[in-house]
Amino acid sequence: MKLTFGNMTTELNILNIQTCLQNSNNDDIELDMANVVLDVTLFKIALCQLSVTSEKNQNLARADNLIKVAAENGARLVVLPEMWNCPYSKDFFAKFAEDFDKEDASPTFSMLSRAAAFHGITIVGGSVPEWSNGHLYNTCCVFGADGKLKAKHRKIHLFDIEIPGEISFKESEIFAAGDKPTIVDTEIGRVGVGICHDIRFPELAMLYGAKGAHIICYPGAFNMSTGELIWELMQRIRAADNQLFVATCSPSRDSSCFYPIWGHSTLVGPFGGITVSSGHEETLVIAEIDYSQIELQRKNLPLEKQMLGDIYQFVDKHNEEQTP
Ligand SMILES: NC(=O)CCC(=O)C(=O)O
Repeated sequence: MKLTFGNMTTELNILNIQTCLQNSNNDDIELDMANVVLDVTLFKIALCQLSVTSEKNQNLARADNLIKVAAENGARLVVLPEMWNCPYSKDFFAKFAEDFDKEDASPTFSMLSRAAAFHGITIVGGSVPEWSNGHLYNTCCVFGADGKLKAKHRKIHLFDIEIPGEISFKESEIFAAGDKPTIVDTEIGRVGVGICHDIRFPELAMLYGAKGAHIICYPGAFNMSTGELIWELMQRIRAADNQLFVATCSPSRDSSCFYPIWGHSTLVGPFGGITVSSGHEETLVIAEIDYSQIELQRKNLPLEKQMLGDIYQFVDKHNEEQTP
């Protein structure tokens, strides 16, 4: 296992999150603005590109250890991959699923919560199969630095693909789809969450951008057929269009399994440039995020002001439905 480092500096900037979020409209999503103080605009993020086995305990131990190494290397935000406690296979999803409402009976939930509190870091907990009310979801839990669950994102766009002779996979045959965007205030800023195939839908990223997200995290497990062509491209365009950071985290590749994974966990900055990206092997990627880059990019190129709402309009359906 190796460590991959992006550019590093050590300066710390202080900013009150309330000033930079004044203009965002969050009626539909419960964000407790009163209690959020963003005390860093410069911090380290860690992307844990884990190798996943068919032994759940082994996967949990590996993740626990990589989170520890990340924290010891100064990471304040740790992101895990899509399906990191369970092989990405229909044969395993139901068997490995846990019910997060029964926290004590959920080893995955307990480990992430304990690790976040112990190290005092924010964890975007990748995704794992979740049982809830008789349905199976592909779910990402976000934990705050106090170890408390801050948000739960259920994959909205299930991955159904059929490329004859290449790949056939239908998540919708086993998972139920989530029905909500997820944007959450954490110690390291406002985070939008999507899971893998969710990245293909620009409207979700636009929604997060419009609601003041600093960063969108996409745990993902792209495949070999589409990964090379589109994975990096989509991360860069989501970041550049919305002028924010995009972080992705994938499991590492096991070429012998039914669904070999593309890998390439990446951090992209608000200019659309890649800060750091991994290969496909197991690795811990550590890089620095500097939110002043968001401000700079928006000042230099004020896309929001240049947008022509009378010619085309972005409709926030979720907000409309929630507004009485
Ligand atoms: N796990 C996924 O959602 C994979 C998405 C993917 O590979 C794609 O091409 O989209």
